[in-house]
Amino acid sequence: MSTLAVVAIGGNSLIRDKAHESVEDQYQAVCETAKHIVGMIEQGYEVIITHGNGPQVGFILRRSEIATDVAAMHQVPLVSCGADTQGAIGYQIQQAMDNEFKKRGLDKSAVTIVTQVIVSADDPAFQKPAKPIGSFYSKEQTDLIQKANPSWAMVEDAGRGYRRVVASPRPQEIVEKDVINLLARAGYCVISVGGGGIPVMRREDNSLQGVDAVIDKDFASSLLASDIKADLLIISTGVPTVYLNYGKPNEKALDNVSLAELKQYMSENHFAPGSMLPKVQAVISFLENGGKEAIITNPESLEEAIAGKTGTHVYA
Ligand SMILES: Nc1ncnc2c1ncn2[C@@H]1O[C@H](COP(=O)(O)OP(=O)(O)O)[C@@H](O)[C@H]1O
Ligand SMILES: NC(=O)OP(=O)(O)O
Repeated sequence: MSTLAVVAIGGNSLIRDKAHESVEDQYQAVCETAKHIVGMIEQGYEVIITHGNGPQVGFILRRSEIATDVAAMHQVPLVSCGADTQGAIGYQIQQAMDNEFKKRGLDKSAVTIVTQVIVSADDPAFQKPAKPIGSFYSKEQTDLIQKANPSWAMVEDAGRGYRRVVASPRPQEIVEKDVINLLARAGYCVISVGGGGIPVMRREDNSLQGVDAVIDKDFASSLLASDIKADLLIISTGVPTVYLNYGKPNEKALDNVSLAELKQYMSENHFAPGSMLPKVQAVISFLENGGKEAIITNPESLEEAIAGKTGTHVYA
């Protein structure tokens, strides 16, 4: 029986740097990532791909705000910006995967599922925006932006600059989880839970209603992996491994760690909120809910990581 892996691709990992933020540049990064995921599939893995949207959802929101200012166009609600990213990024991943399958003569196909994720109206995250989205700004730019947009909440993001933050409630239930599981078990490469899923709330009559927020895709990917009893959760991001003392002279890469060790390092504040911390929390949650192994690495290291040669491996 093949191993079922949920591979969560970071939104930032699809944008190499400030000079490569265009849709075409992102497609190149998607194609590069797709090659490595197909490499995993060639080694016998079934893969469900999830993806982030932090930079992309912020770009769409900003474009909409500017269009509202200069052309009196209606603003796109944040929930719709998130839904847009599922289509745009899902399309790129689906096409890149299918092209790569054809190139290698594999009889496989990819399919993207628009995914809604239920959140709670009482989630305290609605009162405390914490999810970084969009571009990175210098301190000087941030001071000017805050003057022009006093309602924006902004934070410093893991030593990379300042970013706008929005509410990020915890995912409670993935509405389309059964169909995702069904298609994955039938051999399709399913792309789902894009941008952490489109945040929705359940009304009293059981109908669904969208809500303005951005769910953390690592938490949503972990929930999906637990729900469908995936064998492996892989978080593919901008670094080959997780580090202790990240960015300091005594930085140390983590290769194999136990769940208990990871929790200890987390309590010692080794992982930055808004970037590495949610990934570590997502891994802990997966392993505490029946998962056996999780890996954090970057796209180019995926094949080496599943062979145990790199990446941070965490075991229950
Ligand atoms: N302890 C740590 N070890 C490794 N990377 C860290 C650590 N703390 C913060 N980071 C930063 O977190 C980034 C991953 O978070 P982020 O870019 O937000 O994720 P995503 O790829 O999901 O968009 C890394 O590229 C790195 O810059
Ligand atoms: N939605 C989300 O978590 O996106 P990133 O992974 O890009 O931050």
